[in-house]
This record gives sequence, C-alpha cells and structure tokens, in this order.
Amino acid sequence: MENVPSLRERNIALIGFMGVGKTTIGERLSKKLYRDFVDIDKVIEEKYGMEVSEIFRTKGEEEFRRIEREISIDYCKNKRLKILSLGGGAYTQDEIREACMEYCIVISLDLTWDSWKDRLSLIIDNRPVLHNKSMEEIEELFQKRQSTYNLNSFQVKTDSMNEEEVADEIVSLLKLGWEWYQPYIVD
Ligand SMILES: Nc1ncnc2c1ncn2[C@@H]1O[C@H](COP(=O)(O)OP(=O)(O)OP(=O)(O)O)[C@@H](O)[C@H]1O
Ligand SMILES: O=C(O)C1=C[C@@H](O)[C@@H](O)[C@H](O)C1
Ligand SMILES: [Mg+2]
Repeated sequence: MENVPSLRERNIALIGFMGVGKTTIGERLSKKLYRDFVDIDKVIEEKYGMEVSEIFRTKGEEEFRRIEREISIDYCKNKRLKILSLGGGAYTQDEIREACMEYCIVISLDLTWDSWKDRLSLIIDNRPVLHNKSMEEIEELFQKRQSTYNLNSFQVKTDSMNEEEVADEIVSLLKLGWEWYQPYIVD
C-alpha cells in the first residue's frame, strides 16, 4: 500500500443514494470539523462546464462514469483532510470503492425507502438516472444499491434526524473513532 494516510488525516467520504443528503450534510460537517468540502459531482460539472444531466445527454453515461472514476480516485488518493461527497452511483464502481476503503473513512447515509420517496420531487431535475423511470423501477434501483453502500462503511441511519442532527451524529462517531484508535498523546 502506497502512501496510506493516518486515521486522522483521512478524507471523510459520504456515500449513499441520490438525495440522502451527502451534499447538504457534507457542507455542515465541513464547517463543524474545519475541513474543506468537495462535492465530486460539482468538480465534474466544473470540468465540463455543464450540469450532470447535460453531460449524460451530450456525452453519455459511460463517459460520465469514466470521469467520475478518474476524479473520485484522484481525490481519495491524493487529498487529505477533506469532506468528500461522492456521486450517488460512485460507490458501485469497484475501483472507486476500493480507493475509498484504502484512503478514506467511509460513511453511508442510510435512509429507508419510505422516507426517501418523499424527497424525489426535491432532487429529480438534475438526476438523469431517475428520469423516465416509474416509482417501482426507482425503488428497485434503490434497494439493489443498498447492499453495496453497506460494504466497508459506517452506516448512519438518518430517517428521524434533521440535517443538523445527522451532522452532529457523524462528528460524535468520528471523534469516538479517532480517540479510540489514534488518541493524541499528551506528555
Ligand atoms: N436529514 C435530512 N432531513 C431532511 N431533509 C434532508 C436531510 N438531508 C438532506 N435533506 C434534503 O434532501 C434534499 C437532497 O439532499 P442532497 O442534495 O444533500 O442529497 P445528495 O445525497 O447530495 O444527492 P445526490 O447524490 O443526488 O447529489 C435536499 O433538499 C436536502 O435539504
Ligand atoms: O446515483 C447516481 O447514479 C448518480 C447520482 C448523482 O450524484 C450524479 O453523480 C449522477 O446523477 C448519477
Ligand atoms: Mg449531492
């Protein structure tokens, strides 16, 4: 393993289905932990100068996945102390998942289908993967991805928490882990 960061230096990678709150909670978390926040979807949009849905339409999903892989792995491996919000499909790519596991602390924002379905209208516009799908098809994709999000991640169940509470819960979880596994030693 090359250049593996210490536990305290590791990026925090937020994963989970579209709309579970990776961007919103990532921004709050970055303020609470005094770290920079990076939204990988935004990095891709800036690189192409277009929104994700336009990239899908003009370049195709395969090209989006290729650049998502390149950028996600680059941030996991070569940056430190960041809060990363990955794209909702990123963790389903084996190479991205492996980079996350090796270089980041991975936190899965876990929402039940019953709570998630009320969020659909808030997010659908710039989520091309959800376009032209019935509610049954979206639920099938949602359920199919859950087992992947659970691989080698800490799961935070967010159904009964608002954005602030979720961010606070993650801070507590991280502090506990850092103190437990890599306490600061004071002489
Ligand atoms: N814990 C929460 N309680 C209530 N609403 C929430 C919570 N977390 C996020 N939201 C709302 O859900 C919507 C989607 O959140 P957000 O854009 O952060 O999701 P995301 O995981 O980044 O999605 P994507 O993968 O598609 O980028 C936003 O309108 C946000 O305000
Ligand atoms: O879940 C997905 O496959 C996606 C989620 C978004 O974050 C974007 O990365 C894109 O819309 C694809
Ligand atoms: Mg997002």
